[in-house]
Amino acid sequence: MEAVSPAIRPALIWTQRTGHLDRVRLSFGSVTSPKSNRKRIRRKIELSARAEKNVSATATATQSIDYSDPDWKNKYQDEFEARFRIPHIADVLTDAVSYPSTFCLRMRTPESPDFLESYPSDDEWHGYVNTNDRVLLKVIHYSSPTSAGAECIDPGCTWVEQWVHRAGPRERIYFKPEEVKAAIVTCGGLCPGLNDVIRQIVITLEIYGVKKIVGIPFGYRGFSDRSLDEMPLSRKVVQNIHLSGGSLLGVSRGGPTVSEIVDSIQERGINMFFVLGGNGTHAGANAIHEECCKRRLKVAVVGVPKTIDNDILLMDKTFGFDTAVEEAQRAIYAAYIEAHSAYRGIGIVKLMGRSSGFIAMQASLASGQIDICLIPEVPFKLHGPQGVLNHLKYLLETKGSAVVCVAEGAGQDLLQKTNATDASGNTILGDIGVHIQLETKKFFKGIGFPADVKYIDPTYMIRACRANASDAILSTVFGQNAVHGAFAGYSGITVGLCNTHYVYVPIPEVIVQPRVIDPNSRMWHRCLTSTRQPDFI
Ligand SMILES: Nc1ncnc2c1ncn2[C@@H]1O[C@H](COP(=O)(O)OP(=O)(O)OP(=O)(O)O)[C@@H](O)[C@H]1O
Ligand SMILES: O=P(O)(O)OC[C@H]1O[C@](O)(CO)[C@@H](O)[C@@H]1O
Ligand SMILES: [Mg+2]
Repeated sequence: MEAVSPAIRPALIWTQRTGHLDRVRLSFGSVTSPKSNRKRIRRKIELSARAEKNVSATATATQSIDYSDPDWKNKYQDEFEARFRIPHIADVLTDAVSYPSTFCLRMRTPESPDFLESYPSDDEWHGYVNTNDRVLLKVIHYSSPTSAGAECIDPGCTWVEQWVHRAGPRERIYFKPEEVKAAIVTCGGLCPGLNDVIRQIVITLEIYGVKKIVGIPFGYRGFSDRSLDEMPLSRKVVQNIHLSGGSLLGVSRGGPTVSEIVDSIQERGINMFFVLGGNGTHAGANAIHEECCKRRLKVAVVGVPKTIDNDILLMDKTFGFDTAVEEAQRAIYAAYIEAHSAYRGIGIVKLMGRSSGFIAMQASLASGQIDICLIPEVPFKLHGPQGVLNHLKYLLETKGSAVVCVAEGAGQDLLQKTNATDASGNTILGDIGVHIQLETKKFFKGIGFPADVKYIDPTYMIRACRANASDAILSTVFGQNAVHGAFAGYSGITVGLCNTHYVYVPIPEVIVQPRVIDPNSRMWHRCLTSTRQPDFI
């Protein structure tokens, strides 16, 4: 328990806006404040939350919970349950029929007569996931909102259960394999593991008995560019694709409208659609799912979250991230050797992470060679007594060399805004790595203190890598679960890893905004403990 009495402590109220928790500092008379006061506070939270951009309707609804209602916890849990209900094709196509699954754990050869003539229905076959199985999302019971990284729903940090749906093969399926035409697309930037996911989707579809599987080339663009043919896929085609990085299908940003994509899906007769990509791709996938519902099409749209930056809400980890952290070690090591071997050497490494500093933080922790880690979530100054440059001078004086790791989205307030966007509408960031390099050189020259500055940007070398073992496993399981989800009839969902378990979640819940590092979290504190860097503000 905290030593400070809640009666006199300014309470920290956590507003669950978007899956990431935001702190609102409010002075309570006491945590058990009078009803009117609590109402005023609640209203304040609602208003501040609604004023924020990107607040989802569902998240906003959470704000309206009345904590003075003795039943608020049950209501919150019910609301959470409703939010995380996974959409199903039977929601719209009420006459959708289910069949016993053709996926079985006891393997048989595809030519087996009972597979061809009828669907297996052996009661002895177990290993299916019950449709009502759930995974608990949060497992720490914080006893105080001031506990490091605390995620509390109410001022008292009441234990509230938040359940999401367990992924895996269901006993009944909503598609006959011989009637399926499955398509796979990879969008956005490259990421280690894409080929592993493609491969596993194809292999799992074939196990269900699907024969028509195609790849859409170069992201969503492949739906509109008539010069691009869909690529027939089979186990034979994908057998070895995971041995190299990149995407067999190619990737792109931008492309046709949602309505054009759905027209093309209809024309091609696609009824299972696997979409591999980040936030943007998932926003597209959800819009495609909604358009299919509007047109009453029996199409299962299932996402697989691909983001090397690891910035998808609720997910423990997305594939490619581990590989990126591992590969970043080589750049950091080179920067360290250069800096250490030079007279007053400074090594600067820029790593990916446009909104979140997960790669920079984890790579810094893993290497143990970083003196300064800079991430988008934590503002910093370069100049002045508290600035990064002054600390670099101190490091050169005391230990002779220094290594800086900076995430690409860090310190954007220090750079001139370009107002430029890429084909998908993402803001093109200023180059913070180059900026720090130039400012560092200028600073040391200005004070007549020689320093040898070396700058490394390994971005595309990292992104093009083949997945490491841990990402290969993650990609493989995601690929399998995506197929199980589609056959079970879910649509508008994505697969993921939450609290070490594999899950299905409705897409809107994970794309409201990028997942970011909580500067009050234990992990960021651990990173600071490792680098021993001060605040640069
Ligand atoms: N809100 C949206 N609605 C429909 N489609 C979208 C939306 N946002 C992005 N897209 C489409 O999704 C595709 C990928 O988007 P984007 O380039 O932002 O990559 P991403 O999926 O976020 O991956 P990465 O992590 O590599 O940035 C593009 O073809 C883009 O046109
Ligand atoms: O150069 P591209 O392909 O636009 O991609 C750059 C972006 O892609 C990412 O690697 C995510 O895929 C970001 O970290 C980076 O901002
Ligand atoms: Mg994106």
